[in-house]
Amino acid sequence: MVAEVSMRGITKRFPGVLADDHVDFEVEAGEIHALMGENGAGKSILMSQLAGVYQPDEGEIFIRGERRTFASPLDAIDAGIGMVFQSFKLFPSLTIAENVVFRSEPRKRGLIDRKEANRTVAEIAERYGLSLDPQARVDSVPVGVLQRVEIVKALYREARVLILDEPTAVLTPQETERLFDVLRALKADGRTIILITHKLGEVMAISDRVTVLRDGRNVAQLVTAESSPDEITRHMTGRHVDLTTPPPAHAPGEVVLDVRGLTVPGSGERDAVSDASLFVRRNEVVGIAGVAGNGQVELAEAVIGMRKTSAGAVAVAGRDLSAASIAQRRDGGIAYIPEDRHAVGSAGGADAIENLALGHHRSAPLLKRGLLSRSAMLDHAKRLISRFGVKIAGPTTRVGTLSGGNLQKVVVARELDYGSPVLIAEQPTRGVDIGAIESIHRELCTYRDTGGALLLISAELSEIMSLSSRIVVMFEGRIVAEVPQTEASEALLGLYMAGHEPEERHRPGAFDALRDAHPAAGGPRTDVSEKGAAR
Ligand SMILES: Nc1ncnc2c1ncn2[C@@H]1O[C@H](COP(=O)(O)OP(=O)(O)OP(=O)(O)O)[C@@H](O)[C@H]1O
Repeated sequence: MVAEVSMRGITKRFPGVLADDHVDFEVEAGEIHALMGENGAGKSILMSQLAGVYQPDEGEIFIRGERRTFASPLDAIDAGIGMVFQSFKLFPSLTIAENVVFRSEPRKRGLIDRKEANRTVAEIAERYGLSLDPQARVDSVPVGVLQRVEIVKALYREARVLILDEPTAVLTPQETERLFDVLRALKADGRTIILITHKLGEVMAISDRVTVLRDGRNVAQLVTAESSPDEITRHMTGRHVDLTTPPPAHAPGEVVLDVRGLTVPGSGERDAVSDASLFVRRNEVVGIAGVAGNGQVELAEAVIGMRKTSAGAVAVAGRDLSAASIAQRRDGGIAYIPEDRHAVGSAGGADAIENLALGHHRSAPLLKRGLLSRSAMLDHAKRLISRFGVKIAGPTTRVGTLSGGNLQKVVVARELDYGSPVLIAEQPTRGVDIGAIESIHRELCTYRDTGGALLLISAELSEIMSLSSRIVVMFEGRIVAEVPQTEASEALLGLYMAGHEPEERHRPGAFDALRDAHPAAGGPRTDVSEKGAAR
């Protein structure tokens, strides 16, 4: 049988980086094929060559036995290859249907036939269970729908092979289930799916075969049903990975982060966050669980000062930061790993030295006699790159060229290294490989055990449950339940996340006695906005 896709001897180099090193990669028609590997292993670049975004330096591509060269994505689309990237390429002010048919619009007497466009898009969506409204504007729909738009766009252009680059990284568990139903329907229709993902559970659940890349080379091709998560992990990392986290080394101490009655106005009538109160103590991890879009991100952004609040107070170690600027809050002891590592977390055009120095640049050792020391910055960058295993050509490499997971490591490394008493971490392991999840979890536990107070927000319930001693659940902008780790299960949290009434002992505020028993050590509250922040 002729393979649907056959890539042979593919080699792609960037300055200082061998992204793909003579890779052979084969996919059969009608299969769901998972492409796995550590951050920077060369997965996205390999698929970008199949999709015509990059051209190989060496090697050949065959589609159904025929040798093809793709000078651009249009050539790949002509050959039936469609790719859905990690960041979507849509026009926000156009409707879904207008985006889908862009540049291949159906026409009637020379004019764009909108009715036909809407009809065709609705029909494709319907056939594969991709629920969407063709006439909705793209800027009005959530991210899960945007992904469906990209899939419909590829199908409209008659893609026989659909490449999805970490499609579930931005989806809720429910949306992931729906996406998988769509993928199964596409497979039943004879289409071929290539799935880049870091999630082993998903690979085991949906793929027929797995190819593993390591350091730019194809190191394993496996039949999923005959393999195991452990075997795949060993091919990826060369070792056994243990995701169990050590229990806290110390009992929690005094309250460090104290949030009371925080209310954040929303864009519509409802507040994005309504009257939220929580606290995190020294040596403690508190998790926030919730379906995406229920106020978790807004709460975190309000605590760090990125969002305006209409009521409530934020204090760190007894100092009121409610009126403080972002910089004052950072200096006042809050470090922050943002969900959006591209727009908020890093400066893509700057190198790793500068990105890792951000925020460290106002004090020694990077600041010497009022001047930034380039050699201290370099040492600092080298130390963090090595400690966190960031795969990067060198400290002077611009971080905009890093693979997704490696950029995440840069942000996590910088924020953890401040040694701030409070760390707010949003999706700290999103897009990072399994070995890096293990090391980031270890680092977070070390932070906790060396006196840190960690507020963790994650779409991965398993991550929340393994790290947090208490879990706060948000629904429609409110904190609706508080569950101790010992009583948490995915089923129970799932119910509370869907708005079910909590049991009496899980009502919000059920743990307030702990807050009162361990008041902040900072003594009477001082207002940092008037006095200026001092470390
Ligand atoms: N435009 C570019 N310029 C320079 N180097 C690049 C560029 N694009 C990618 N690279 C490098 O090529 C290597 C492979 O990157 P690729 O994006 O394929 O990794 P990946 O396996 O998809 O990783 P992740 O799981 O983190 O997304 C990385 O070391 C990356 O830094």
